[in-house]
Amino acid sequence: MREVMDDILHTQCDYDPASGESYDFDSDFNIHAGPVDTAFILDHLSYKSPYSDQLLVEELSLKISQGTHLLVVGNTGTGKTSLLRVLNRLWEAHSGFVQMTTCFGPRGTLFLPQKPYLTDGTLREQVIYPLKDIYPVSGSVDDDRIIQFLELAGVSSLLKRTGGLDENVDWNWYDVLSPGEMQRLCFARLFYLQPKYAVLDEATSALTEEAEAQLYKTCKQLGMTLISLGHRSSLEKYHDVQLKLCGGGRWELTQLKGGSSSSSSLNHKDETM
Ligand SMILES: Nc1ncnc2c1ncn2[C@@H]1O[C@H](COP(=O)(O)OP(=O)(O)OP(=O)(O)O)[C@@H](O)[C@H]1O
Repeated sequence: MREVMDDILHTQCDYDPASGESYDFDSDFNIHAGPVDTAFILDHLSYKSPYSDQLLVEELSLKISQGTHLLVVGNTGTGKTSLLRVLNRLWEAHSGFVQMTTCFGPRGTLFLPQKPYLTDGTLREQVIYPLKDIYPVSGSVDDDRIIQFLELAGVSSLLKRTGGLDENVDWNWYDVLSPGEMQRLCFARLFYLQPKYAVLDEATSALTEEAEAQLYKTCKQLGMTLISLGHRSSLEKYHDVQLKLCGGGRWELTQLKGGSSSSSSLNHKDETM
């Protein structure tokens, strides 16, 4: 696992944490040849699960550009999360072209998965994850930022429960936090890391629509371009374009703000095809 992660860092970010060199947080992660404002390019992409012959999506063409927020919807099992697996190369595409032109990580693309990932460390380590090893001296200079982002995410009460940012806790975070608190803590992490692109897979499913509104507002204020997967219609208002996976390989793209699907400049495939 470690070797694979090191390989990814070398090939995608040109950065070796073991080199002793400092990490340039302000550098542009876009070292590949794609356009600077594009994160993902999909061209006639078809994909399926590796254990099935049934295509989930056929011939999908789409570019995900900075500033255009994309919502991916569809019934259970239509392939929303699988699209992410193909985008981040966990699964091979069946055919067509897919390219991720930014790197994973801060200033690149970060994924908030359906099941929140928590470390077994301190509150600070939860928020700065996965930078602990890369940026071991986040220290007191970062305290104000971390506290501000915990507040914005609605989980500043955790400071009291833990006894402070750096107190070791004797509990398992998964056992004591509610699903909503876990999701909020992951947003505090997102606010801290401030990637260019945030991929949110049902990331607000355990929260109220009011809480969802606050978290989306903050993401946008921090300049993130959002790619959300979800079922709730309340999500539509935070996005510009909707990709609906219809099952059986079919899909639809719709402009959400003042446009219709068929007149869109985006590629559109007839549902009946
Ligand atoms: N690791 C896996 N191995 C085999 N099949 C898988 C795997 N992951 C997903 N699938 C199958 O691929 C199909 C698409 O799954 P996916 O998780 O993309 O659905 P989804 O649209 O995200 O659904 P939901 O709304 O429930 O999250 C499903 O039939 C699922 O059972």
